[in-house]
Amino acid sequence: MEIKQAVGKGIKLPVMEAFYTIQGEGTFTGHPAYFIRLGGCDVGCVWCDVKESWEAGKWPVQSVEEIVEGALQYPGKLVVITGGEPLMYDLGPLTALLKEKGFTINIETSGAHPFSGQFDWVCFSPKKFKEPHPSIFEKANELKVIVFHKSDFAFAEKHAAKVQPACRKLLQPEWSKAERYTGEIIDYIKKHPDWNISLQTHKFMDIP
Ligand SMILES: C[S@@+](CC[C@H](N)C(=O)[O-])C[C@H]1O[C@@H](n2cnc3c(N)ncnc32)[C@H](O)[C@@H]1O
Ligand SMILES: Nc1nc2[nH]cc(C(=O)O)c2c(=O)[nH]1
Ligand code: SF4
Ligand SMILES: [Mg+2]
Repeated sequence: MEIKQAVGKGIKLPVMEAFYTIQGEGTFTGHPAYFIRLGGCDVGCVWCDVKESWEAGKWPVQSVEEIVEGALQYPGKLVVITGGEPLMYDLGPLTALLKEKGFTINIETSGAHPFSGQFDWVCFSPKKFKEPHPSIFEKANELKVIVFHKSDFAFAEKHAAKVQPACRKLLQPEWSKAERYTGEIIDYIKKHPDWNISLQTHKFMDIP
């Protein structure tokens, strides 16, 4: 089968990098996890910390079997699929094989493309730069809004109104604006205790 067709079916995927580290953000902060970073993103966040991921064609295409083989090299049983924007691809085949091998599977997504795959935990981080696809709202277990501007508090509430009641609500300072906004985030959460803070702890630890 031609590579393009295989990628279209999610049997092969462009992989920018894959690494075993500690989940630095969100509800699973502190858990060891194997990260699979798929190449390609069309959302275009001005503050994205992995802009080199955006161009899908730059990255080698691997079969889902090869990708899962990488995950099997480590003792951890948690896999995080990220990118780039992983939902640009059909994640059905990759997640089915990971499940067959006994992994817990989390995803980091902007929700800008139709939902696919089977996940144990969905981190939905909506962006002003591209509207979420409606399929994400019932799937999100965690809403993680990046605070880069004061308008992001209202943006966070707008999306919180659309997710399921049990969805966890997190505010995470944009890395370069953390000094500017962390104090405001703390004040906001103390006044609105249904929100929690998420920090990019891997950057403090200087790990991938
Ligand atoms: C690089 S993105 C990849 C997954 C997906 N495209 C997304 O945006 O959710 C992984 C996580 O990092 C967050 N992120 C990206 N750049 C950031 C930055 N400069 N400061 C804080 N969080 C950032 C995103 O919002 C997302 O939650
Ligand atoms: N340690 C670590 N934790 C993370 N959580 C989400 C990340 C991502 O880029 O998706 C990430 C990452 O790149 N590294
Ligand atoms: S959606 Fe994610 S990968 Fe894409 S530009 Fe935004 S933060 Fe970066
Ligand atoms: Mg990251």
